[in-house]
Amino acid sequence: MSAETSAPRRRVPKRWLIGLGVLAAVAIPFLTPSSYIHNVLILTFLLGVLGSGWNVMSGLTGYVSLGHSAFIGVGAYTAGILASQWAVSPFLVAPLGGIAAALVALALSWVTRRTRGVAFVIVSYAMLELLGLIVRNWSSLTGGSQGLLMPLPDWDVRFHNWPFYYALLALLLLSVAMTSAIRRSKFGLGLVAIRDDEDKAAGIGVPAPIYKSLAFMASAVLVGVAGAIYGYYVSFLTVSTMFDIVLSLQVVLAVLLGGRATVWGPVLGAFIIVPLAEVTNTSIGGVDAGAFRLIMFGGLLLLVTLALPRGIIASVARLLDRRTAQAGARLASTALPVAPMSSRTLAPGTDLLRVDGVTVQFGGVKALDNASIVVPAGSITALIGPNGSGKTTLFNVIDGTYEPAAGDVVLNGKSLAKLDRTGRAFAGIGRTYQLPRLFDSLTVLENVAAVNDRFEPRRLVHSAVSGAEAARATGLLEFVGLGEYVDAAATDLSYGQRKLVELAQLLMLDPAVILLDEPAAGINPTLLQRLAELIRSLNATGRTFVIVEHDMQFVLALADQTTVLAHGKVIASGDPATVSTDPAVLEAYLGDDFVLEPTTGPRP
Ligand SMILES: Nc1ncnc2c1ncn2[C@@H]1O[C@H](COP(=O)(O)OP(=O)(O)OP(=O)(O)O)[C@@H](O)[C@H]1O
Repeated sequence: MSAETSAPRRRVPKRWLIGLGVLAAVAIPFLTPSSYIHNVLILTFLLGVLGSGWNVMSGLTGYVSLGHSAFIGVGAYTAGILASQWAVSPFLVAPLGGIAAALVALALSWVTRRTRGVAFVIVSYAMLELLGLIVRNWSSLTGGSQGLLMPLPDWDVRFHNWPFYYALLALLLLSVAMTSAIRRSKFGLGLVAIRDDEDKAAGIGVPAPIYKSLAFMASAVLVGVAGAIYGYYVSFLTVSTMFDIVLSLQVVLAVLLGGRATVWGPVLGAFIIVPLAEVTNTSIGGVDAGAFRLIMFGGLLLLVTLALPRGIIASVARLLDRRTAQAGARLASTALPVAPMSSRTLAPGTDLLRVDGVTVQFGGVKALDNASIVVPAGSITALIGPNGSGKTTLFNVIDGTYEPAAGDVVLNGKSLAKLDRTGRAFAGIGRTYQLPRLFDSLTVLENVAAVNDRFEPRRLVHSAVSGAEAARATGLLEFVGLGEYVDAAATDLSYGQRKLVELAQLLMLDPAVILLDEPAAGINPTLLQRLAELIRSLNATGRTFVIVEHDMQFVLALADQTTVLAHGKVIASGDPATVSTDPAVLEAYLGDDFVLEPTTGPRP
């Protein structure tokens, strides 16, 4: 997300460059009468619009589409059919082509709501084929394999192809403006979070199904309008030209070359790929021309993937980016700032979270076997047990990652059974992971600002990191000792620092219950001490914790109560001192020689 963020000093030449480029594009029809150049530019603008659309779905959101040219076909056929039935100019009905494409994209997002990775690539290609098949077979409406004739242009011949040229240029600028607006918005921040780690994003209040539907529609709407105009331009619609897999592949190459997830990458890529295709079209003839072009584009794709995996724009931006990484810097202050108050605290002692008789089975393994725990409001509960005893599985049941075969999770008197992960995050469940999961394309501040404590549509158009939210995220990072790192890339942090960012994310979410999965694992003694202080000071403001941990001295010194799991069953529950001398617990987990050290830190 930060790849294109440039210092204000560099913005001026960039704006000048863009202004000059736009001016040149507007002036070209007046400067050169060559219709060949106009036609090449029309195709370039079309690929630019298609690339910008693809970039929203595949670059920003991470859902790689191999069927994006289908939206060209949907737009073209919608406009073609409506224009001939209503006897109007295809320009007039072109927006309806955009709406039709957006509706197809909405259907795609619904069909693929549980489909990711390679499976999504295949489904997107299947969509292209399926739509082509429908158009080919619905001949009464589409002309089928005979094709569909568009009305002839009704303007003066002196204007050549200019209306197509300017309409597609305007759409290209609109596409760039839309991508730029999305990238700078809270919505765009959520899309990048989904791309980096969709499950984690769901757990911090990014409702992926809604975001994905909106992103898919945004990625198709202008492509559909461009398809309508392109269809009018070529004047005769056939399935093979309008639902063209080669165009779908070209757009992938163009965006990868220019810069995936950047605003101008698709435009730059289009300005490289279309002229290149034209040059090879005109200079290479004979029966092997097609094979040669295929080898050339395939080779280029390989070269881009190996040499410029980020694409030209992101690679150049990285070279120019003089910000020094802050990796290795020491933790900020040792004095602990005042812990932020929670808005969700309940009267201490009330049963805040209850897990009732939960069973989870993986094949022959019962990861949880009728397990129950009760977590009072304002308490710190230690959840301990041997490796494989079901602790993480219990967290996964509480946060909605796993659906249990039996049992229920009740928060504040209400069952969470019907809520998905995002619903549970909004209801008040927040968790960290054994291996911290951050959004690696985002900065530290963006990682915290990506959190939503509720869903509000108007928030989507807010700036990604701004106002009170940005101030709060910064304050929370200061609270966990990472105030110096707000602009650092998440990838530049150490393992322990990543854990602290996850804690800041949780505080941003402000859940009723904070589930920490092995917070002490792999972190140094100073950080461990700091973590214990953070947990204590947050607990003092009324926050409730459940902590899974193998460092017994650390967790039992913090805990008010302890639950012990073995083979998925709860074998003991009670205060740490009693549980740590329970013979069943000593035998199953702690060992006969275990001695609980007296608490050293001050209890609140
Ligand atoms: N997705 C899964 N598929 C199959 N088996 C699983 C899955 N998740 C957990 N298990 C199994 O369930 C059991 C409990 O695993 P879980 O990760 O909950 O244990 P744990 O107590 O958190 O262990 P550790 O202390 O090592 O983290 C283990 O036997 C594990 O192999």
